[in-house]
Amino acid sequence: MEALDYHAEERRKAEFNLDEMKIVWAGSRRNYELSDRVARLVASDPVFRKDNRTMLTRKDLFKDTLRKAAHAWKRIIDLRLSEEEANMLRSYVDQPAFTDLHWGMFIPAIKGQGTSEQHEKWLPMAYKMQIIGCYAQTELGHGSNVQGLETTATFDPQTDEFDLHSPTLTSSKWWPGGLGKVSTHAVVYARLITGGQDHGVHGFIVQLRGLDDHLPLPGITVGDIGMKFGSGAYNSMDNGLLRFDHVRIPRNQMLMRVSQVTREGKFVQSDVPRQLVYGTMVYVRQTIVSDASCALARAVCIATRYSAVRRQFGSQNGGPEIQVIDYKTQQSRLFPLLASAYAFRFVGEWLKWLYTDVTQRLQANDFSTLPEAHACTAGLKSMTTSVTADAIEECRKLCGGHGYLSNSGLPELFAVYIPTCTYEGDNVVLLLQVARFLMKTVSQLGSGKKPVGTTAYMGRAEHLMQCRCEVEMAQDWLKPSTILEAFEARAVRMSIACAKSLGKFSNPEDGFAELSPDLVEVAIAHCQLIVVSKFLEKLQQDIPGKGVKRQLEILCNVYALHLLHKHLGDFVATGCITPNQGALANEQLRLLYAQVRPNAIALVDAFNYTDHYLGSILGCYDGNVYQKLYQEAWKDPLNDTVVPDGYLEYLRPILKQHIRTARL
Ligand SMILES: CCCCC/C=C/C(=O)SCCNC(=O)CCNC(=O)[C@H](O)C(C)(C)COP(=O)(O)OP(=O)(O)OC[C@H]1O[C@@H](n2cnc3c(N)ncnc32)[C@H](O)[C@@H]1OP(=O)(O)O
Ligand SMILES: Cc1cc2nc3c(=O)[nH]c(=O)nc-3n(C[C@H](O)[C@H](O)[C@H](O)COP(=O)(O)OP(=O)(O)OC[C@H]3O[C@@H](n4cnc5c(N)ncnc54)[C@H](O)[C@@H]3O)c2cc1C
Repeated sequence: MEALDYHAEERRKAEFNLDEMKIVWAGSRRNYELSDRVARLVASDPVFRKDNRTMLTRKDLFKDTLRKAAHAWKRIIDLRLSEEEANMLRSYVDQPAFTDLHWGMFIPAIKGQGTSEQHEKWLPMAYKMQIIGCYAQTELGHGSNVQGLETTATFDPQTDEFDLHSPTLTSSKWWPGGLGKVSTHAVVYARLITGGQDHGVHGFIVQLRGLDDHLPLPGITVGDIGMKFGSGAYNSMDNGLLRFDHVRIPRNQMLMRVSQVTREGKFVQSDVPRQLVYGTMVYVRQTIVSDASCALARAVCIATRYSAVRRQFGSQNGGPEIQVIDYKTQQSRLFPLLASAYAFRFVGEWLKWLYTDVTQRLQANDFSTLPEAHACTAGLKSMTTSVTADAIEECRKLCGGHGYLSNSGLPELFAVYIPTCTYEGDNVVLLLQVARFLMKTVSQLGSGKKPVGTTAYMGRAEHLMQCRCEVEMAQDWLKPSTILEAFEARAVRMSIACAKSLGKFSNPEDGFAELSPDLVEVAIAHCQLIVVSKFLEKLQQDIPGKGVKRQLEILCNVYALHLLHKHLGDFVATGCITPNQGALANEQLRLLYAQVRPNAIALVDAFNYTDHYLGSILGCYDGNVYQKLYQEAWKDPLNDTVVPDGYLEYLRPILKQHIRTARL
């Protein structure tokens, strides 16, 4: 018997080749096949079940995380999975764990900042997980301001060692994931002191726990920092605290690619820019952009599928009510998020390319594209995570009351996701970095230095400052060059206006601080332009499959025009478009929503998420929502007994008292 599919009719409406769209989403046929195989492997393995984890106590949740990590490692070894497949497997397990930091930060820090001798010594042990590491940078009193870290690493030429010390309470390391209970080692960021001189913050490999008994080594105090936001969620991670009481490590455990300390204690700064000490953060910020598209796609998939099942109002002659997805307000809230998921996917692909390119250049001692890579990773990390965090909450609201149930998957997704707006750099702090980069670019415009890469449009500032948008009818907004020019003109005009305002301050730093809210807006306008332009570039590629390119064009237009509608004030105030052209953009947007509607379910099917990974009754593939919600309710421990525990002690006396007073 064929399985029931409540979305069958919706799926029949699709106007494009779903299999080809799945390949576009995955990036290539190979990626699609790999990820599909690994996702199914995880979904079919009972150890990776996750439907009960919000009910677990912190200790049980943590133990469950250790069990899953150990099982994942066994599967990786037994099946001889490649590094790429292993990463996929860990992400489909979908439970934050110490392994995220070991593979995602500890190893990249050693690779990026270590010398070849250090690679040879540490990486083989780390790859085999004979040692497990974390990234210990943030302190109780210092996170965003890395240069303000207090932990010291003082070189002792007599013993050829560094003495690591936490001089104050605020210097205690605080937050590193995997540190609390698991890591045997850490890359610790500390102020390097030689001969009484402070050389700023550098990375050091430090052993924290014994490899036989897992006990903290002498001089080390280490533990977990406590429960975090939400039930389940990020509480599977042992974010930790760490203090050093004059802990000694050999000199060769300072990561020495960027700077070195000689046997005599001489500090040597190589030609490599000191910012490479921040290189691991650049790497992780780049991965966070792709992850944003995944998290957003998950939330949108749940809200779209549920919106097609849910019906409210409008029943004619006892017929069915209207599917809520047919309400224009539902579409105007949901479809821009669907379009954003695709937009972030493509900008994530591009950012990965940019990162690979800058890494190759760095290896050849070409540091010219580092500022651009920093600005792009910082800005896009900030922009995509802020949008995604808000979007998950919007998707919860799009699912009405049932969205608030834990088994909708949305509360936990939200709780796990929101710290991305803070970790790897607070989003506002990162946008201010982008703004600095933009102001510097504007200040160099007259110098003959041609802006390149994502700021190349500033080289056309003269034209963009005075160009006029030629839109006369709604459909004129479908022209890629019209959209691109409007976004470029808005970004350049906002940048130059801010630069002019900055020029009025005698002290530039005072000006930057005073105008920082405006500068953040400038950075956002620039980042939105990048996303729009990369989506348009994607559409220049050969995209096979019936109707696939057409759907992507529609989504690209939805993405751009919804931003234009949302930030109409910027576009009109800078004179890039007239209020009437703004109204025409909105008119076109409504027409586009109508084109997305029949394809909505297939567009979320293209994400190819298993029900296991989605973890949502509202988003399940077959759409059999009500029966599943009903069955699930009975599994709640409160329903184990008909009369609740506590009835005799607390409820009955009140009820009896009520009867007595009623009799009086
Ligand atoms: C696996 C996933 C799980 C993730 C779990 C979470 C992990 C974490 O959260 S780890 C900790 C992350 N911490 C942060 O992200 C801290 C954020 N703060 C910073 O990155 C920095 O403190 C700063 C960039 C905000 C400021 O650094 P500072 O040294 O004070 O620099 P200036 O603002 O004075 O800039 C000087 C110069 O350097 C350029 N620059 C800054 N960062 C980078 C970089 N990463 N790469 C390249 N260049 C960088 C900056 O643009 C300035 O350039 P110029 O203007 O040309 O001088
Ligand atoms: C779940 C989670 C996991 C983490 N994992 C790790 C880890 O593995 N390793 C690690 O080392 N760290 C980790 N961190 C720490 C994280 O990197 C920091 O919390 C983050 O960098 C933000 O720094 P902060 O906490 O000091 O925020 P603060 O800088 O104190 O931010 C507080 C407020 O001040 C504002 N602010 C700060 N500076 C400025 C400024 N210059 N201009 C304008 N506004 C400003 C911010 O916008 C924010 O609103 C983790 C954090 C979390 C939440």
